[in-house]
Amino acid sequence: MADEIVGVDLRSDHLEDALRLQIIDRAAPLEEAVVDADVIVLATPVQQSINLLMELAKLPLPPNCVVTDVGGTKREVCRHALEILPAHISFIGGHPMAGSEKSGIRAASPRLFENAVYVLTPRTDEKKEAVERIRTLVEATGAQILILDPERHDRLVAAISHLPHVVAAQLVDQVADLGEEDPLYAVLAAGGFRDVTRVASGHPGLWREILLTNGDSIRPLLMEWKRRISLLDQWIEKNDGEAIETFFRKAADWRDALPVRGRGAIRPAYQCTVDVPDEPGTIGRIATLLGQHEINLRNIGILESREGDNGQLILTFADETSRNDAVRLLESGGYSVHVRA
Ligand SMILES: NC(=O)c1ccc[n+]([C@@H]2O[C@H](COP(=O)([O-])OP(=O)(O)OC[C@H]3O[C@@H](n4cnc5c(N)ncnc54)[C@H](O)[C@@H]3O)[C@@H](O)[C@H]2O)c1
Ligand SMILES: O=C(O)C(=O)C[C@]1(C(=O)O)C=C[C@@H](O)C=C1
Repeated sequence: MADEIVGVDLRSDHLEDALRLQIIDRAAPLEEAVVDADVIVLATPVQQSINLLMELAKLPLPPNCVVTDVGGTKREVCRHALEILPAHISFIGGHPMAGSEKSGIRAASPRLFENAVYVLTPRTDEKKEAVERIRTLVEATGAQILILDPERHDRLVAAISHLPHVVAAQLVDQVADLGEEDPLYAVLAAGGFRDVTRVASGHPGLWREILLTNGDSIRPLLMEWKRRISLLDQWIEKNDGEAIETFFRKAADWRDALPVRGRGAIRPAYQCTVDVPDEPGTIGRIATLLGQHEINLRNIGILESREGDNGQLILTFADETSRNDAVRLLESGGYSVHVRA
C-alpha cells in the first residue's frame, strides 16, 4: 500500500538485512528519509524514540506527515512528542501487543501482528485524518486497534507485560545463581522453566528503558507481588493446603479463560490435527489434497512423531470455513482429524 518504504537505522548491517529481506525499498539517513514521508514510524527503544523526536523537530518535515511509534510505554513518548514536535505535525502513539524475545530485523515476521491487539493513544483533539492514516496502516497488518489514553495504557501493560518480564528475569537470575553451585540446575530445566522464562531472553537495553519510563506503574505491582509471595510462603509454612489449592485454581481458571487470539504464524487461531502414518510423503500428500480442493492452508507442522509410531500433523488455516472444509475433506479421505479449540 505504501509507494515507498525508506529505512533508517544506526546499524548498517540491519539496513542491509532489511533490504535483502525486501522489508524496505531503500536506506537513507534520517534527514533524507523524511523529506516526502506521509508516515514516520519510530521503532526503536523508548528513549531512542524520544531522541529521534528531537532530531525530527529540527528537520523540515512535510506539513501533512504523521509520526507514530511502537514503544512499550506511552506516557513519556507522547508527552515529549507534544512538547517537541511542531504543532502542525501529528503524533499518534502506538503499541502492538505482539512481539518476541528476539531482536533485530531478522526476527521480523510478516504476520506477527495478525489478530494482535494494537494500542493507539491519540490525543482527544487529534486531527481525524491523522488517526485514520495510522488506523489504515495498522489494520493492513491484520491487527485489532484499541484506542487508549497513555496513562491507562501504561498502567495496563505494567501488569500484563512489564511485571511478567521482571518476574521471568528474576526467576532466571535466581536459578542462574544456584547453577553456580550445581550444573544440574541447567540440565534439568525442562518445559515448565522454559515456558515461564522465555521472555527473560529479551533485549536488556529495551527492558531497561521500559522499566525507567514506567517505574511508577511497575513499582506498586512489585510491592504487591512481594506481599503475595509472603502470603504463599505463610500458607506453605502452615501446611494450608486449601489456600494453596484455591490459589492455583483461581490462577488456572483465569489463565484458561484468556481469549484465544490467533497471531499469524506464531499462535494461529484455526487449527486441526491429523493422525498420520509416520512415513515419507505424508505432508506432501495432505498439502496436495487440500490444494486440489482450493483450501487455503496457512501452515503445516509435525506435532508429534515417534519412530515406528503414528505421528500427528498440525494444520493451520486462515479462517474457520477453510478449517471446517479441510476437516470434512480429510475425514472423507479416511483420516482421523481433531479440531483444536
Ligand atoms: N520486542 C517486542 O516484543 C516488542 C513488542 C512491542 C513493542 N516493542 C517496542 O518496539 C521498539 C523496538 O523494539 P524491537 O524489539 O523492535 O527492537 P530491535 O532491537 O529489534 O530494533 C530496534 C532497531 O532500532 C535501531 N536503533 C536503535 N536506536 C536507533 C536510533 N537512535 N536511530 C536509528 N536506529 C536506531 C537498532 O539498531 C535496531 O535495528 C521498542 O520501543 C519496544 O518497546 C517491542
Ligand atoms: O511475546 C513476547 O515475547 C513479548 O514479550 C511480547 C510483548 C509482551 O507480550 O509482553 C513484549 C513487549 C511488548 O511491548 C509487547 C509485547
